[in-house]
Amino acid sequence: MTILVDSGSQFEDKNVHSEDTNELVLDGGFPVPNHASQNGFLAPEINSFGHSFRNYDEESERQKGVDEFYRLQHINQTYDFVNKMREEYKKFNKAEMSIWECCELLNEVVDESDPDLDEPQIQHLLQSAEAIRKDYPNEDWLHLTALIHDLGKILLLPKFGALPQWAVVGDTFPLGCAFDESNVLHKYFKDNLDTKCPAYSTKNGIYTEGCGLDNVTMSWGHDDYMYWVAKENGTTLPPAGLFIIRYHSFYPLHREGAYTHLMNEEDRENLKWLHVFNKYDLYSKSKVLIDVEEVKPYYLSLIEKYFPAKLRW
Ligand SMILES: O[C@H]1[C@H](O)[C@@H](O)[C@H](O)[C@@H](O)[C@H]1O
Ligand SMILES: [Fe+2]
Ligand SMILES: [Fe+2]
Repeated sequence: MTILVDSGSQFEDKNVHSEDTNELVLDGGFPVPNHASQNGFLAPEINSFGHSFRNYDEESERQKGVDEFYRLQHINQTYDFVNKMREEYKKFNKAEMSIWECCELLNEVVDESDPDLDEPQIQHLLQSAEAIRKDYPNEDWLHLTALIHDLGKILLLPKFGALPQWAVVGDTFPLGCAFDESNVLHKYFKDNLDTKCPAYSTKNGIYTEGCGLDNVTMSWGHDDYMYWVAKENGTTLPPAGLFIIRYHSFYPLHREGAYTHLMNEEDRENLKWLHVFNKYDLYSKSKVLIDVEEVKPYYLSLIEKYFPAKLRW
């Protein structure tokens, strides 16, 4: 699958000169996709429900649920709430299991915040990993990052606290500073208690310009949780992989360019990979399902390379 979207992005197709090799082409030191498999896949313009991707204004039954999801998320995600969640989940006392066992658990999970997908999440993991693998065959860490980026959604399951959907999925945003207008369904922040706190209501809030995203408290959910799990268990994934896991739902930043004043140099480097990743995360969502057993051996070999056999969750 070759995904050609977002013109204006620096990772555009025009930079690719290699037609029949399996090599990555370096453009200014940054790898651009391998289009050897001229399958010519263009990012679809519509999702499997017949709407454009990430359309939060659609008048449909499904969108009503998504709207209600964001109403609850925007009211309930507060600075205090996130700190409580971090404290609880950094105990890593819920389970011991391998990455693959966790992938299988995601078979049980459906994400109510997502207007583009209603397949079991394991399909989404494999669809995005297989799509990125095709275009970046040599970046095995990126394939594995795609496979695990949404594993944190297990927080929805009873064993992991049965958190409500608003505390697990959906786009993420910083707490402790003003909610940027580019957040989807921004209107629902008006009932968030943090808006009553003057210290949290300015552009920088409790942060300083360029402080680095590492120092920013993001809304709680599957991204931050999985980042901490990977780190705690000593993954050898490169920093860009961890960055992707942690910020892939931060659409206000990576799609809208908001909150960039909080980034530091390292964030800006890592963001390039997040831009690459995002296309596959979003546009690979489809009704064409992947044969799990067929691709399993490849992913097991990557898991073995970058993670211990059992992790604490
Ligand atoms: O609805 C989706 C879904 O929950 C994704 O997993 C998350 O990464 C996106 O940001 C969100 O918009
Ligand atoms: Fe996600
Ligand atoms: Fe995803």
